[in-house]
Order: sequence, then C-alpha cells, then structure tokens
Amino acid sequence: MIETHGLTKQYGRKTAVNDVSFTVRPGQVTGFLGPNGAGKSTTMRLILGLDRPTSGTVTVLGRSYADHPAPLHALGALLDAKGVHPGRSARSHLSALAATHRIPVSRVDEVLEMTGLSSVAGKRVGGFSLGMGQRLGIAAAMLGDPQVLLLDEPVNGLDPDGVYWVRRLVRQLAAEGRTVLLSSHLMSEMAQTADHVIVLGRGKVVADAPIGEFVGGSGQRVTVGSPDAARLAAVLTDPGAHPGLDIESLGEHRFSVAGMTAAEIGRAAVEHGIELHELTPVASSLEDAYLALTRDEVEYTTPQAA
Ligand SMILES: Nc1ncnc2c1ncn2[C@@H]1O[C@H](COP(=O)(O)OP(=O)(O)OP(=O)(O)O)[C@@H](O)[C@H]1O
Repeated sequence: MIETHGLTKQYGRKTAVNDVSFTVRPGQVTGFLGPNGAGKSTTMRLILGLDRPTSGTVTVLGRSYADHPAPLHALGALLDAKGVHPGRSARSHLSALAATHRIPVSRVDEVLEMTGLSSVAGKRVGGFSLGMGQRLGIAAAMLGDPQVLLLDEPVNGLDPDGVYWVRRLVRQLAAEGRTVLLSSHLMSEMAQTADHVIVLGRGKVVADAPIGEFVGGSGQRVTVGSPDAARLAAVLTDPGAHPGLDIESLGEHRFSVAGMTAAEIGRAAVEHGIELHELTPVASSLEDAYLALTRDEVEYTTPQAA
C-alpha cells in the first residue's frame, strides 16, 4: 500500500505536485498517467524519499520509505534504467545491490532468470540495449521480493515480446497480492494491464478510479452515416432538442455524436424521414477518456494538425 496525503512539492516558484492525496492498493495494478510535466516522476521520487515534500506526507506500507530498515524488501523501483555503471556486468550490479541487504546470491540468479537475462549475466551493462537495460532495472526492483513495486515507464524500449512479458509479470505480481504502481504513456498497453488509474494534470489528481469506470465515464459516441447527414445533424442539434449534445463531422456523409443513444438517433431519423446508412455505437477507449480528461491539463501542447 502507498498512501499520500496533501503531498506538495515546489521547486522555487514551480509547484510540481500540488496537494496530492491517493491510496495505491495491494492486489491490483494501478496505472499512473498524466501529460508530460504533470508531476508523475516527482511523485515517484517523493514516494522513494529521493526528494523531500514541501508539505504533506507519503508512506509505503505505513511508514516513510527511509524508515524501512530494509527498503529493498518493502519497495522495488524502476525509475531510470540507465542509472547503472556501464563497466559492470548485470550479475555484479545485482550482486552489489543484494549485498547491501544480505540477499543471497541465489536470489540474483532467480531474478536474472525471471527477467530473461541469464545468458547475458556476465556481459558489460554498457553494451546492453535499451530493452535489456529495462529488464535489468526490473530485475533490480524484484531483488528484495518486495510487497510494493514502482515502475516508471517499464515497457519503454521493449519489443512486443518484452511488452507482453512486462504485462504478464505485473499482472502476476498483483495477483500475488502485491501493490503495483506503473506509469506509461502507452494507453493501449495501460488499458490491458491496469485495474485502476490515477491521472495527474498540472500537479493535481484529476482522476482516481477503476479503469472501467474511468473509461465508461467519458460516455459513448455513436457514428452516424446518412446521404442526408447535414439535415440529420441539424435536426439533432435543433435548439432545446438534446441539450449537451456534441457532434463532430467525419466528412460529408458521416458524423459522430455524444449525448444520445443509437436508438434515439435512429428514432429521430425515422421521424424526419431521413435515410440512415450507418448507426454504430463506439465504445470509448482508455485513450479517448484520457485525452478528454487531460485536454485542458496539458502543459506542453502540440499545435493542432490542419
Ligand atoms: N528538479 C526540478 N527543478 C525544477 N523543476 C522541476 C524539477 N523536477 C521537475 N520539475 C518540474 O515539475 C513539473 C513536473 O515534472 P515531472 O518530471 O514530475 O513530470 P512527469 O509527469 O513525470 O512528466 P514526464 O511524463 O514528462 O516524465 C514539470 O513542470 C517540471 O519541469
């Protein structure tokens, strides 16, 4: 379990994390999302005691990370996969880490095996690919068999096989009752991995919900196709007819509607004698829900493509 209460971090005049309170529960994978600069890395550093909060508290298994007598057994973290001496071998890196906690060498071999690195255990880390470096970072996080895992962009640089492996690993760790906090910018991957999502925007929590609720809450859209699309759109948007309706054009003969069911649109078309060629409810994705929520929270925006 990770708990934050009123967690705030200021760097000079910049408030990177602003009064953030959340609980990351055991037995599930919690996705940690947010646009660039939203405060995810800062929050993770605060959880790990690598930075001191300006105010508020953060605990791991009921106490601050620094107060754990053997922190590697409480929390394993993957923050920056490049933070390893390049001249060392994977095995010597893990062995040095293990020695700080009197973790037996047999556990080093176990995590090398678990992460698929046994065959390259003696090779210099400097020659590792990004994906191998990520695997080594995950091996280090797993070394102390911790109850809590904090993984910042663990699939970054991994090939599809590696992405699948991380997904299965984190699902298994959660099924064992561990607490897993996982950040990623890959929404499709997150949708397949997380049970719960916490979304930050400009340093604040903008969503904290089970993934189904988060995706469902953004509402369903219906794609409508008609040779008389403009007239149908005009009927639907007739003032007062359907307040809160949102229509997006998808070309001359198609548009997308939020705020009405397919049945309601079909009925309106029949009532006005308008021919329909398509009426498709489209389940929104995690990506849709995320983009809708964070549209106003993005600190560094990209100009819209024309
Ligand atoms: N050491 C620092 N000094 C000054 N400002 C900082 C520092 N660390 C982070 N910031 C600022 O705090 C804000 C939050 O940054 P943070 O790295 O936590 O965001 P993030 O959500 O992890 O972003 P990304 O997805 O890009 O990794 C940003 O505006 C960043 O510029």
